[in-house]
Amino acid sequence: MDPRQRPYRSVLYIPGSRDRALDKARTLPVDAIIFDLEDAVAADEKANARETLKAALAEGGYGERVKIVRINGLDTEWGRADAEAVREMNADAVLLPKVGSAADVDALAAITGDMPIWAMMETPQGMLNAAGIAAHPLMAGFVMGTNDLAKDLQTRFRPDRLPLMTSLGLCLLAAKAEGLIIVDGVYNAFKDEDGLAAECEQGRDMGFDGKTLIHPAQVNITNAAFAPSDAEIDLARRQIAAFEETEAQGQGVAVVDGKIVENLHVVTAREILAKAEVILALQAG
Ligand SMILES: CC(C)(COP(=O)(O)OP(=O)(O)OC[C@H]1O[C@@H](n2cnc3c(N)ncnc32)[C@H](O)[C@@H]1OP(=O)(O)O)[C@@H](O)C(=O)NCCC(=O)NCCSC(=O)C[C@H](O)C(=O)O
Ligand SMILES: [Mg+2]
Repeated sequence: MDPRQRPYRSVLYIPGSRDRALDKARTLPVDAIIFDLEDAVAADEKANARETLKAALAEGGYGERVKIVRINGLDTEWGRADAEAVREMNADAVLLPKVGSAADVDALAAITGDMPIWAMMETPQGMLNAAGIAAHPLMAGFVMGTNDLAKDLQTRFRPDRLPLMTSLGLCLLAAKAEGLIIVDGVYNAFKDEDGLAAECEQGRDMGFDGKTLIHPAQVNITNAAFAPSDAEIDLARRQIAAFEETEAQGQGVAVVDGKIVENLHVVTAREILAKAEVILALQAG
């Protein structure tokens, strides 16, 4: 599948040390998995987690799900060994936490070679250097680390996420300018379905490709929020049809539901239909 066409609606973190969760993920309808060696793994479990994860990935069974391994930072005692191990794992990409600048990405690439790299965007320095990080030739995607960000910015939690808006916006601009995938941060209250749905809706409106998750109970809500809705698909079809008809008459602007439709709207409409088709194909297995 063309990597740009692939959906990233739901991106589930799995602690690399948890056998049951590693197994369960093989059956969950997620688009991508972040196999975590960093924050979800206790310090005295780090070395075991690396081996457990290596074995799980070698065993396989994750199907079409994108497999991303989050290593510990290269400034920690585990980072270098993680990065060397990832090279040998059956993974699609490596995720570097707390990226501050493009130089951090260079340091990882010196170990992992040409493996695609994703960046955790979760520090004030990372926000200020987002454009340079996004432009790195091996950079494939951004993951918002809203917990670390809130910690460093000393913000309070608000349902409208106003204190994080500048950071989210900077990362979205940088990612979109370079054509990267960008997924939103986690929603910590994993039993609060309404809160999750509202945050998904906000992230989708802002232009995120999907959201990172911490628990299987969050998957269906997120998949639904980041997939084109039936109403969006219907509108896209009508916009394309109306525009083609208008074009055939030598005009450049159609009107659908009282709103103008120009060539640029048709581009979006086609993207919506293409995304819906890819999701259907994935669901069909
Ligand atoms: C939050 C949890 C600790 C809850 O775990 P648990 O009490 O086991 O939940 P349940 O009993 O409800 O689990 C039901 C079954 O689901 C499986 N499970 C649970 N979580 C996952 C998962 N993430 N992936 C796959 N499967 C999962 C359980 O094994 C049960 O299965 P079974 O027994 O077969 O029925 C736990 O959910 C958890 O550890 N979640 C991940 C936490 C995590 O990864 N944190 C780090 C990432 S978030 C982060 O770092 C953000 C970022 O850096 C930032 O700064 O913001
Ligand atoms: Mg973090």
